[in-house]
Amino acid sequence: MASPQGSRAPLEFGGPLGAAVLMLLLPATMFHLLLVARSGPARLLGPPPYLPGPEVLWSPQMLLLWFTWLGLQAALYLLPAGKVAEGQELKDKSRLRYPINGFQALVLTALLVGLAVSAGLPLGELPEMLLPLAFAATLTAFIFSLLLYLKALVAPASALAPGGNSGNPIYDFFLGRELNPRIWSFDFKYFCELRPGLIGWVLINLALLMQEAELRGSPSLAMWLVNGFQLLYVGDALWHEEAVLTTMDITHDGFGFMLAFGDLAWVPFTYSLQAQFLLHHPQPLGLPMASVICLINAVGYYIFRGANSQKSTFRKNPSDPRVAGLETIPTATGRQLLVSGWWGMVRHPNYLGDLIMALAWSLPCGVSHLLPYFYLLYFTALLVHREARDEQQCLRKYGLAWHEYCRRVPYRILPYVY
Ligand SMILES: NC(=O)C1=CN([C@@H]2O[C@H](COP(=O)(O)OP(=O)(O)OC[C@H]3O[C@@H](n4cnc5c(N)ncnc54)[C@H](OP(=O)(O)O)[C@@H]3O)[C@@H](O)[C@H]2O)C=CC1
Ligand SMILES: CC(C)CCC[C@@H](C)[C@H]1CC=C2C3=C(CC[C@@]21C)[C@@]1(C)CC[C@H](O)C[C@@H]1CC3
Repeated sequence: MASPQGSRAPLEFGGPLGAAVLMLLLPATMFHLLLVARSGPARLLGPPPYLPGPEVLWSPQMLLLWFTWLGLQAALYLLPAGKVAEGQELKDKSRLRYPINGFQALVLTALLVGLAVSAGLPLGELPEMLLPLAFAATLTAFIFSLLLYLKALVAPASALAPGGNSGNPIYDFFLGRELNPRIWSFDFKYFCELRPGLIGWVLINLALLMQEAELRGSPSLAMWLVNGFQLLYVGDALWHEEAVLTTMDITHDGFGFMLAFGDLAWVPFTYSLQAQFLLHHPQPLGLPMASVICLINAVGYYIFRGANSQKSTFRKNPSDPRVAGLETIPTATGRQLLVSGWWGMVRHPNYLGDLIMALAWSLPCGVSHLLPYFYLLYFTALLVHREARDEQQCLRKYGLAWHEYCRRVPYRILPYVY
């Protein structure tokens, strides 16, 4: 099968074998984390307390609940609220249009959940349903990826992603063949990237907080911090929803199992790990330590938001007074690269800020267990790998100018270290 570019893109993620291993390892890790978070010893590297049978994982009611959630988020996505933005230029020179109403979806979901809880919805019982819900999400991701793979068979070559079209079915199923699979104007990848998983994550966190309040009279300070920090992160992502249109997930990667599972299952059920841990392993946290942790999160957020906003302001309008004074390197494409400000400090200042926040999300869980630090470890690996992938793409795009940028800004994520 010919690659859409005429030549085959280099294989990533360890090729077909790596893809096959990841397809088994990722769901297994997610279920392992869900099981150990509620176990007494909560050992990240120990065996799970038990192996759940089909009667624990499979529940038609939970499948129905999961589809209701997806349906609600799809309905909110389709609401004609907010503006419509154009994506990056595609190979055929066209641009797709995307609704920018993610923040409205978050607020409306909060209102609906608030109403439902005041009408008696037992949200605090959600933590007991995480295993069958995660199973429903995983099953959905597998079936959905299969349908996307089949859909790509009839898609025109111009609709295919640069990677994910190697001709190996396992690899292509994992990476995803079609760049922007859509039915009419409904864009599946864009919808999944920001809505059901991210909003689901903060809803699970809230349910864990409510159950802690039921169990112990009130939520702990540690639980408040984890909920607050992660709500800020999700709210920020949805407030700046348009920025996702320039990420490699939207502009470069196809929509296959990696993103379908990542968006629908991995994000809500593993990113809520710290709150899951805290429900079953309450941690004492005094005000002085809580203040230090808040400061760490604030520093991380300041760097993350500062770097992301500086780049997007510059990309939208380089003569904007907020960025006009920054030093730049011209490239053969006509675009420029920032070489001072946040992007002159390291080549991925936004990753640095994100990692500092990840540390702040784990610290409220104390230092007695490694488990709540799983996100920090996984995220470091994800961002180091993502940085290397982005580097390759920038090298292809900008050639010599990128070499010059790397010479001027030698560190990738952490100044003087990496
Ligand atoms: N929580 C999570 O699980 C995840 C969070 N994230 C976060 O999402 C955000 C987006 O990340 P990501 O999509 O990886 O990429 P980035 O936002 O870092 O974008 C990389 C792109 O920025 C442009 N760029 C790079 N250097 C410069 C420069 N010096 N001047 C101007 N433009 C430059 C290039 O594109 P071009 O030149 O074409 O504009 C490059 O391809 C980050 O904050 C990241 O931390 C990401 C992944 C997972
Ligand atoms: C588990 C797999 C190996 C990889 C799955 C990756 C996905 C979980 C992530 C890929 C890129 C993501 C982005 C975000 C969430 C995680 C995924 C979907 C954000 C939406 C998080 C909030 C930021 O402000 C923007 C991010 C864009 C990329």
